[in-house]
Amino acid sequence: MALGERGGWDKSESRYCGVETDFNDDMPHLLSFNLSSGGFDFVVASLGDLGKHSHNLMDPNYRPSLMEKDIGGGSHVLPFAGSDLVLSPSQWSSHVVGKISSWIDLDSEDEILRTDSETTLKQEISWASHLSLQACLLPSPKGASCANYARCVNQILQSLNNMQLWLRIPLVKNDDDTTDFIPSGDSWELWNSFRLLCEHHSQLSVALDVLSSLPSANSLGRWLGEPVRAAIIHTDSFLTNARGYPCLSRRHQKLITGFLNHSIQVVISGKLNHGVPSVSLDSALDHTGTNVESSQRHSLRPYLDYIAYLYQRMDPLPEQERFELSYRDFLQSPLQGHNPLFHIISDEFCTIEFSNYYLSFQPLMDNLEAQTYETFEKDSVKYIQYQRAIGNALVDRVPDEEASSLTTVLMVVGAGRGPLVRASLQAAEETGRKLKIYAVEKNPNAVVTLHSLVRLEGWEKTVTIVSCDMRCWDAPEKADILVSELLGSFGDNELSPECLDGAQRFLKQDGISIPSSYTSFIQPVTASKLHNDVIPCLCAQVSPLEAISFSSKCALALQVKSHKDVVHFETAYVVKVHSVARLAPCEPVFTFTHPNFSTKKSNQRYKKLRFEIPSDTGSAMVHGFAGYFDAMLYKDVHLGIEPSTATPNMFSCCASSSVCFVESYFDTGLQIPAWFAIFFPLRTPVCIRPGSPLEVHFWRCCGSTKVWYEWCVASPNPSPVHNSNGRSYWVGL
Ligand SMILES: C[S@@+](CC[C@H](N)C(=O)[O-])C[C@H]1O[C@@H](n2cnc3c(N)ncnc32)[C@H](O)[C@@H]1O
Repeated sequence: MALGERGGWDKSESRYCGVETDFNDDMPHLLSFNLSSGGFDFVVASLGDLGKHSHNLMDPNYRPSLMEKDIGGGSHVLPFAGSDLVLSPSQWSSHVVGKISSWIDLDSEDEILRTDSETTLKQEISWASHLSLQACLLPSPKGASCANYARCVNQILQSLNNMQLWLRIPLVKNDDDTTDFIPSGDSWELWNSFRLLCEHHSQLSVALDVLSSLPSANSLGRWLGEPVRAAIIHTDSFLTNARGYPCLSRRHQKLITGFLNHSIQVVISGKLNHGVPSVSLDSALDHTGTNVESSQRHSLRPYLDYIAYLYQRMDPLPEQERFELSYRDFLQSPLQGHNPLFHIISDEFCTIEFSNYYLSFQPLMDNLEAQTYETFEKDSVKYIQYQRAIGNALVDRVPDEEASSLTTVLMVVGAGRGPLVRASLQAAEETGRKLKIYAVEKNPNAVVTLHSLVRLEGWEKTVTIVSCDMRCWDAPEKADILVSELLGSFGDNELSPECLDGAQRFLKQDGISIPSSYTSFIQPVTASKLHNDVIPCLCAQVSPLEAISFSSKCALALQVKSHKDVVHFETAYVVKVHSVARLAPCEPVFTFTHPNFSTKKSNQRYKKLRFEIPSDTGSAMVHGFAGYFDAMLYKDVHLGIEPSTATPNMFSCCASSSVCFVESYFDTGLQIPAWFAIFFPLRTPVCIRPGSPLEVHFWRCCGSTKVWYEWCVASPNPSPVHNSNGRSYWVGL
């Protein structure tokens, strides 16, 4: 039962808890005992450390080299005593993670051990694939040198089915205590070497062994951007509460709730260390035969109960976050051209990823659809901020004594279906100022709705609708206030500067632009999921069994080529970043100020940035940059998504439920939420170390028909300049 459903809870996201089991040669009993009696959702069961009488898995004393001697060599008979029939396909696939023999050492000096290890690894993975297991747990490398192990895993990955390989890595970072196993004292380095050798393969992920002592918070934070699938918590990492039951330290609690918040499954490992009543597997089996009594308690049940308690104690997600769940880490590509693709990938236990369409989204060249306007209009916080800014500007512009005689000319440029017109009228009413409004909009479809709104509200005397591109409108008079909202996630990336340059012709010399300025920001991030998902993905949480019903579609999906090509790595994506590690504070990139009547102005920009990671983080991988904006609307009224100053509760997307949204998404196409971050990927991720800053360069380039960004890393290792001449990603003028 999912953690959130225990005790009558119904959390919208499913989290599961597994148990690492000892050897048992009776798989049906092992499963029944741990699932029915123990209450666990899955077992992490040895594929190799099983006894002589194994029904279904392998003999632990088996070594390929001994076997060959016994039977005269040359035989390729696998050492299985049983069959795959002992469990149903859905039981194998939903409830068993295979544990590869822990004795294997593919980098041993001993050649026989090395070759036996390779043979065993390949046989066990092959058996696990045959059983359609969703994942296999690979033992930790035995030493820092793991090239041969990684080579074999990489070979396996080349032709693996959907199965994930979880490399077991102890969660250790101790600068003063280096070992042969981890010479740097930092187990992240071990993981990093291994995944680099395997070329960041998307089916290679991490299972972290959580021990009793934990590294610093910064160092732990790195893992949230890595593909961590499981956290294996050892029973000796638990403390004992006053009633003798297991509990975790505050730091461990924070870590585990952080993992649960990032869809990382928990696995309990070890023996009962606390004096609570229990029953052993053997006694349960003795009493009940094949049917284990659910009333009897599994020895590790108190640990599971504690994890379920931690999960249920987590604050429920705010409504807005719940709406945005299905957008988490879902890359939305603003590529040119329609290229519908459908692609489903089965992730391990509870995530199915629906990859959807490449949709053209050219904010200036194309016209937005009704649904997109509706999305904008749900963001009440945005309009409240605009109303405040407009109100303040009106009061500054018109003194109280002239309020009833002076009419302010206000132009909403890019009026859409009219919400900023409404905000302006409300600001005028609130401040007692008189207004004359021009609503300028280039989308003829939105203009239809504008006309109907004006009629419906009886605004005919105050509001004039102009169906025109603001860059070429010949205005009958000049404006006191120019109101616009042409901002993208990176501020200027929807060409607000170019549009407002055109519109300021009809702003008085002392006129006010709302917004008055905006700035983009970036920060380096570890984001292995985003880096792997170069085509748009939409994640939906489903149960293990639902996951299985998708398996045929998954097979189909695998035929769809992953678009890890230059074009896709030179594109910036709108994304609700979630499973990322933010490695350093944001730095400002480009600022635009309006109006700008200078004759020498240019919208080209160039910025060199330096980022330092905190010294206790350890080394980290930079997969790209998360980008944000902050806009000054008027004086101190601002609007933005830069994390340290973000406007609270800005509504990014709308849907009455995530499931509902998935459907509407497929039916009607992409709604790009206005205020998610933007992600600039790096073609090749860059490893950074404390004390060695990351030097990054960003350019905003302007041509006669398009605007684009170029970016690169100059240090510690130069990357290519991405998106040269806007060859992959640009916004049309
Ligand atoms: C981000 S939407 C905002 C719409 C509306 N103000 C709102 O808050 O819902 C930007 C609007 O500006 C319009 N727009 C963009 N560039 C324009 C231009 N050069 N001239 C006129 N309208 C433009 C678009 O068609 C779109 O309706």
